[in-house]
Amino acid sequence: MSQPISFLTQSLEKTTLTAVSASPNNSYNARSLSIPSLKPTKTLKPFSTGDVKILLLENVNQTAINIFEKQGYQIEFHKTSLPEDELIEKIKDVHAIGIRSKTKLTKNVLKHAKNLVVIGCFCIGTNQVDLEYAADQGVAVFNSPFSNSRSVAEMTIAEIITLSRQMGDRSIELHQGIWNKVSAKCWEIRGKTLGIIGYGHIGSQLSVLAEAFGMNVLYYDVLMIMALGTAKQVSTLEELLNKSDFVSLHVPETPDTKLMFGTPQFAAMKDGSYLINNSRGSVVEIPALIDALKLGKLAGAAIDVYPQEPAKNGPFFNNELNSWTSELQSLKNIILTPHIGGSTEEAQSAIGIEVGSALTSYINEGTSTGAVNFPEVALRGLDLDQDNAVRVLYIHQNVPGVLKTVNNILSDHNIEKQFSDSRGDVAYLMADISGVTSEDIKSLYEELNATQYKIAVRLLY
Ligand SMILES: NC(=O)C1=CN([C@@H]2O[C@H](COP(=O)(O)OP(=O)(O)OC[C@H]3O[C@@H](n4cnc5c(N)ncnc54)[C@H](O)[C@@H]3O)[C@@H](O)[C@H]2O)C=CC1
Ligand SMILES: O=C(O)CCC(=O)C(=O)O
Repeated sequence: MSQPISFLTQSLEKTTLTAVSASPNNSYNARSLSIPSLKPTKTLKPFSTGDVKILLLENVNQTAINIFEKQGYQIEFHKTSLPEDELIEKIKDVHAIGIRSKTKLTKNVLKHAKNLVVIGCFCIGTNQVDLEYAADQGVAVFNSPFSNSRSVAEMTIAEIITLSRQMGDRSIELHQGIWNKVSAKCWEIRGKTLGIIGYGHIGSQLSVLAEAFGMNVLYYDVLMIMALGTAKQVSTLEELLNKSDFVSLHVPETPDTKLMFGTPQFAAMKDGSYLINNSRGSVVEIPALIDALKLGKLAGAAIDVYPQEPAKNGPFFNNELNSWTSELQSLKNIILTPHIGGSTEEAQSAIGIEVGSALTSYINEGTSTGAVNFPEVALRGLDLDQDNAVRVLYIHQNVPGVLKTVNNILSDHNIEKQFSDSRGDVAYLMADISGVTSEDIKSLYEELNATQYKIAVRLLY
């Protein structure tokens, strides 16, 4: 197990971040996700003692660590994901957790996370988190929707050319001393057709790059999406498969995309075409891919994601992990990469800033703009001269009558501004109230905490 790089030895007393937030210091200059204001606004402070503890797994980028360090948060950092039992022990204690694609935050793990306020997925995909359960527990989840899209699109272009020219095989041969100069079945990509499945951030970026290389682009998506350049949306997956020389998958993991690519889809592809999967390992049925390659139906494939992936770097890509591994490794013209589509310095640095800022803004100000599982709520900051003002963050079940109860509790104070929104069964109220003494804060918290449909309460001042 790797050691924490920064674990401040401040008081580790059990904190009540469900009730309070730690104080952001004045250095908080990262991109603010709150409602912008030209006036300087008040820095919110905690109601009681206790420091924000954040657990960062999977080598989250230094840019995020810098943001959290500036806030004085207690950071525990690990380069890898953790085995489930260790994760459960650690998550019990923390207010925030930062992960990438490997750490599974299931209900079984999250039910132990009694202090958890927020989860940061330092990646695009959020399928590794039980989003609904997290929301029901009042835990907001943030991700980075597009900071690594360009990196994935560029890697896909590289793979299209590498497959088309069989460069992977030539390189392996030459590493073994074998000179094998061939042009048979090696092609330019100019004039070939690329079929993109999922025309979102990555798919559309890939479309632009592919056209710059002289490719024709078709795409299939469950939504009607505006074509970029001269790309054309097709109305069925079958049409895309029938017409494409290269097929590239860029869909999220959902119940609909699970194993969406199997024997019938390979059969519908052109003879001698290529498949690229840089989306999720659950999308393609690998035994069917192996058959299609063995039969010569496909001329090659590139795979970056797998149903089971190792938790850390090392010699773990074997049949114990996925039973067909050695068969896949034995095939010609297949590029196997270890889930590195988004692994560039540029992407990781940008993701660190984006998700780090979103978590900080949620912890310090309650702003949930951009949350993937949660009502999106934000208020402009409190004025600098607003003494005795408190920000109330109240997460509750979305049932009638709650706001009446809460506003009754707040009614002895002036409500300067408030905003409430709901998403599914969960609602979130943010209110700035004034004329609050330090004695009032405790009773306000206790009264709000005792309300029937409360999920979580925090008071910032
Ligand atoms: N290999 C890697 O390192 C990386 C992998 N990814 C994966 O790529 C996926 C896509 O990323 P983005 O383009 O940013 O997502 P996005 O959400 O911007 O786009 C996904 C597109 O897929 C479409 N879609 C959903 N279900 C579909 C279906 N059944 N058939 C056809 N289209 C469908 C959506 O309508 C949407 O337009 C992510 O969810 C993630 O799992 C993302 C980043 C890095
Ligand atoms: O870089 C990572 O750890 C995950 C990349 C990815 O798959 C994503 O962003 O969804």
